[in-house]
Amino acid sequence: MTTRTSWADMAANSAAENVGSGSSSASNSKPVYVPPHLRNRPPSADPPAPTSTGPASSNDRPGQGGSRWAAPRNDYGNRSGYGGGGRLGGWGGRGGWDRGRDREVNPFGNDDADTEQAFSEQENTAINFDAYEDIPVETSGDNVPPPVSTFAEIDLGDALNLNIRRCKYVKPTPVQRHAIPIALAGRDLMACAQTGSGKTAAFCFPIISGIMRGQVPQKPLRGARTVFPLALILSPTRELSMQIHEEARKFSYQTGVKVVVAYGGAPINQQLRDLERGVDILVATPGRLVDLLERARVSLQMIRYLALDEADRMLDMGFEPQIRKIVEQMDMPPPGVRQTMLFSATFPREIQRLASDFLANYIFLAVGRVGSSTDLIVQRVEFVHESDKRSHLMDLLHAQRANGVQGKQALTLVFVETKKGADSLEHWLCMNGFPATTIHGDRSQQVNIHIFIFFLYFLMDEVTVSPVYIAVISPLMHIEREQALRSFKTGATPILVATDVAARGLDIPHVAHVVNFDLPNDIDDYVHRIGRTGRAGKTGLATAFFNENNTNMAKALADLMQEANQEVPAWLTRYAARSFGGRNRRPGGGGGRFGGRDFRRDSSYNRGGSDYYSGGNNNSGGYGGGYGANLARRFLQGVEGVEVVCIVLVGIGEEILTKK
Ligand SMILES: Nc1ncnc2c1ncn2[C@@H]1O[C@H](COP(=O)(O)OP(=O)(O)OP(=O)(O)O)[C@@H](O)[C@H]1O
Repeated sequence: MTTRTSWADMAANSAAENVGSGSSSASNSKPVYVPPHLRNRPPSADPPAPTSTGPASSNDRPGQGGSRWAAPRNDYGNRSGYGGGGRLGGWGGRGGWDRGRDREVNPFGNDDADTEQAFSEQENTAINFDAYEDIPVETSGDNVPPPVSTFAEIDLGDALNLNIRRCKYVKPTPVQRHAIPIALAGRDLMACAQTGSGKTAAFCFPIISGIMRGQVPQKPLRGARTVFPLALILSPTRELSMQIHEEARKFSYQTGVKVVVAYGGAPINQQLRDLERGVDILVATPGRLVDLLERARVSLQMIRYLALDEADRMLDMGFEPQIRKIVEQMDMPPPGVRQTMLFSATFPREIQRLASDFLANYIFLAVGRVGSSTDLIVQRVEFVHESDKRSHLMDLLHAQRANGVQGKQALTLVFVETKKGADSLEHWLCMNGFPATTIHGDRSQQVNIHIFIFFLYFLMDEVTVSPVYIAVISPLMHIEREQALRSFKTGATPILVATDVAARGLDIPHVAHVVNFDLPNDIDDYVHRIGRTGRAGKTGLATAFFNENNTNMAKALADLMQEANQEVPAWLTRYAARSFGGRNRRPGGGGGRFGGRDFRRDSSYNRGGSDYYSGGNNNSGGYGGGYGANLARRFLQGVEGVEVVCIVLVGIGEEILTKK
């Protein structure tokens, strides 16, 4: 039995299986290909009603080759399963998936019922667009398409427009106004916009719309179980991947475009099954994707759209080798053939330089200054000695309680440096009457013990026990973090103690207060952390505890606060004046942190300079000493020997077990 994979696979397989077949056959149980724009149409005898009569461009990127719309797809015109010919071209209407078996679950339903019940409805209608009105926007690059003011000006298609309305998005945010037309014109893009300003939709809409109107690509000859997604969205954490997946599912509901997510820390088998059911857009974390590629379960050969969310993080030391492997060393089409979009709220210039390897003739877009925080967030910094931090936090929480700012409508997110610190603070808060939960990078101590037990079984070659054990434990590890997040979102535990794993991208409504109990060592991490509040036009509060251990952050913090029109305490200004800038000043700065935007405008770039990297532009191994040292420091930070060993061993174990 052949298992169906992506829509593209289905097209090719269907062609092979149905040659000469002009009509749907009830007896033929094999699924037939339905192109995305037709998948939601009820069977119909209507004649084709294309929206465009122009020939389809061979490069079917949106906006290229004349017509915006792909012409009717001749390659499947004779295939069965179109409802007697159906409509070709144009956009799909409503209705379930026209696939006869795989029902599309309504993502607007009560999949997040707890949250929906816990909070009042109008999340997005309350967006304060005035807050964004005077935000400076910079674009650079050749022939930048003009921005739009409304969604109606952008022809995204009926089904997607309906989903935008279902999401209660009334008008585009500034990054959407600029980025969507650029992406729809088929251009590569490096976009920097403040936290909570709607970047997810800015890259999802053009991808979904592009796939909906694209041609059906021919499946390459590969193993029957290999799937060929058309778009790849990479993000650094599983929580963020899951969130992007949820959002993308809403945006693509009843468009016929199928979105699948794959992330590490969860059993791979379910994800393999999801992939086998078909995938147009794959949302993934890099590690799990590399695994899938090495198993030849995913091929990137047909990727037309590549989006990197939190792109600077993805190209930072932790992920860069994996990203290079995925983008440059597998079968992904090169820049210029695929369309590449990079998004983040922060984009250090040295990372911009690295990122430019992945782009072709790209447009740089900065909404607000690169790396700035939004002034919707009130930032406070308090001098708190290490030993006083807990009592100070308690004072803050008591004050919140006294002011009635607590509970489900006002969640508090507390960032600490280590996993151990997170567990211990959570325990202490609970003991003191503040229900808290925790989320951090790896497994809890408790789960580590299970992992060791598993390996004892494994080393003893208890092959019958170890797979069972991993089958039980692996989902538990995964569920633990998910449950913590859910419990926080619903307000069951209105305080979440987190490490940097929760710093980026997570969109949790009602986070009213972010406390940097331990300040991070990098100002960009601070920007992302505080960005968990003050999202989508809402205001928020961020409090940081500062002491002698954070002097290297003083200058960057004071600059950032000043730029966001925040009150900078006199003592912080004094610390800032004394500090050397340290690791928070970007190497090769030339004008300071906020001086540069598009790095191509730097004189050093135009001279072909190598002020950041000794190895030049295309050499990922060529970091200069200062940056390399910084990367090494960040890598070692948070490493807890036992856990790292465990994680590696579990990876190997799962690998061996799956191959057995
Ligand atoms: N046009 C819009 N109208 C109303 N709400 C919107 C609009 N676009 C996005 N949102 C909402 O704004 C919130 C923030 O969006 P999103 O998570 O995409 O921000 P982001 O820029 O990616 O943030 P971060 O930098 O933290 O990742 C989400 O709840 C999203 O649903």
